[in-house]
Amino acid sequence: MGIIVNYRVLVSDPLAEEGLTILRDQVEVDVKTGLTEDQLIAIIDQYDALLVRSGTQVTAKVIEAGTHLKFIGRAGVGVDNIDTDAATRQGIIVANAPEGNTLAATEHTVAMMMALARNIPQANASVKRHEWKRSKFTGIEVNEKVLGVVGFGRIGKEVAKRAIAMNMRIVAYDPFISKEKAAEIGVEIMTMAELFTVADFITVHTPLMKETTHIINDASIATMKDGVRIINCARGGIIDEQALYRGLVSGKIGGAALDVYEHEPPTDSPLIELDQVIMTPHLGASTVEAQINVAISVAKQCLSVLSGGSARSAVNAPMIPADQLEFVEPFAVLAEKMGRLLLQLVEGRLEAIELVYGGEFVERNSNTRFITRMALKGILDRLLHLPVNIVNAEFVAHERGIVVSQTVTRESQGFKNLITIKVRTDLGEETISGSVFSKVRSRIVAIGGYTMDLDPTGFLVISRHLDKPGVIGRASTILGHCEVNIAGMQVGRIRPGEEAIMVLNVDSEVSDEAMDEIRSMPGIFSAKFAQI
Ligand SMILES: NC(=O)C1=CN([C@@H]2O[C@H](COP(=O)(O)OP(=O)(O)OC[C@H]3O[C@@H](n4cnc5c(N)ncnc54)[C@H](O)[C@@H]3O)[C@@H](O)[C@H]2O)C=CC1
Ligand SMILES: O=C(O)C(=O)COP(=O)(O)O
Repeated sequence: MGIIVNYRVLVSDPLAEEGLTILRDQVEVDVKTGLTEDQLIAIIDQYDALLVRSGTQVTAKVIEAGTHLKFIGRAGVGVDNIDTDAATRQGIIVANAPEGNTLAATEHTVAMMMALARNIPQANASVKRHEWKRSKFTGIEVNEKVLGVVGFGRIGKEVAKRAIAMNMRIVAYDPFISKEKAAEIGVEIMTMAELFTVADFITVHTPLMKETTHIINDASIATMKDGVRIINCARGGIIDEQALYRGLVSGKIGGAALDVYEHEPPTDSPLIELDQVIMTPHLGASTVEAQINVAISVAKQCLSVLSGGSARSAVNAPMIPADQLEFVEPFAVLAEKMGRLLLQLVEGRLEAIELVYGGEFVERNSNTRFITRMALKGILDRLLHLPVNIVNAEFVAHERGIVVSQTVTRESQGFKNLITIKVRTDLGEETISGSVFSKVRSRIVAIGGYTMDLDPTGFLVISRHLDKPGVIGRASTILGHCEVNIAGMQVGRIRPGEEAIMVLNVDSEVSDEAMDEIRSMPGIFSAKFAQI
């Protein structure tokens, strides 16, 4: 395959060779690991994409310095080391590789649980010190014990399945999982407070966010069973490490197995000194298989974005399920064109943009949010001196105080589908409706309430005038004098003799002078030149 323009990709954490090979086939790749924030800031503007694991802190400062960045890829799940808000603001797609390391993290969690139950790391270290202390390392069986799983997502569920095979009873807490779904694999959903009181082992598998920060703390530990064993192979910060330390020292907590820490590496953590704590250096995803999976996933997504496509696992852009893509795409193209035209028809400061999706959108349950973002892109792209795309379109509108709303309705005025976009400014409003008839035939079917059948491409002259003889002819004559060829004409009126609309498809740009001449004609209320 050939090179995609002259794109350059920076890989700032170790990435499996299989991913690098895919990238090197089409773009220039630099692998530079262990950079400080300042070092990264100094070079990031040379790159179009940045690929990381958990080792690189992609801060707002790094993102702001990355003026050419189009894509930030996370070869793994957690994006808590990436300032996604800053990336969104800048229109940079952030994507992760959510499935590739699920089983690696699952197996590590199960290994940690077994190591905790049987004191394997401590016993191993003892034997290597030439000791033979069998009774000191007597463990417990996991058979018939209760495992509490907090966060029943990809990893939580796989851990549960394996623990069920070891005859454990599984209870789980996850506000976004139904009791029925969990029951299908024999797991009981309960509140987190209940879970803490019944579990012999607790394992956390949530992302780190405000709601999950320090969910294991002094107060929750006090409610747990004496001797409870706690595992964290998700994110440092879900457990309050100070509280964990206190619980371990007091004997309330029987042991802890940690793969992740509030600060990595946890060099200054007092937990290091405790025998009953097992620690691994963030190894959950570190298997040969997982690293190949995640590297290939981000490499492919990176190339897709750089060549103008989308990212399969974007975390800051709406994703269209593959089975809806074919349906949604022509609407997205039409909506962007309608947006572009609308902006050229209105005067004043944008206040509100209203989208109404009529007809088959109701049944198709289609991704209208994606279409809305494309309409916003069409409206805002030319207005602002910054790139607007499906990542930041809503954000940019919101930041500028433009109220965006969208509704889906059955009503579609006889069309199979109908998108209507109304733009309101401080000086007035304009409405355009469009419809997709087939994959290759989309039309603007109304402007400002006047029906038409307009091919939304090329150059247009749109005027509002008094419906009386001679007006259209004189406008055409002015264009003819300027060597502008008229390729198509649409006229519409509500009542004879009153205001009417004329839309001309023309073959070339119309000069400001010619437009001024048309505007000054008697009977013309307004005339605009637009390019879609
Ligand atoms: N140690 C390591 O190397 C690895 C760590 N991870 C971490 O493991 C965690 C889980 O990863 P996945 O299972 O792939 O993610 P996931 O997104 O499939 O699952 C997370 C689950 O947490 C649930 N959740 C969200 N808010 C919650 C709350 N307030 N209380 C309880 N549950 C809540 C979600 O509903 C979801 O089901 C992530 O933090 C990820 O970064 C993942 C892979 C490797
Ligand atoms: O995927 C995740 O969330 C992980 O924590 C894995 O981190 P890593 O890619 O090994 O630095």
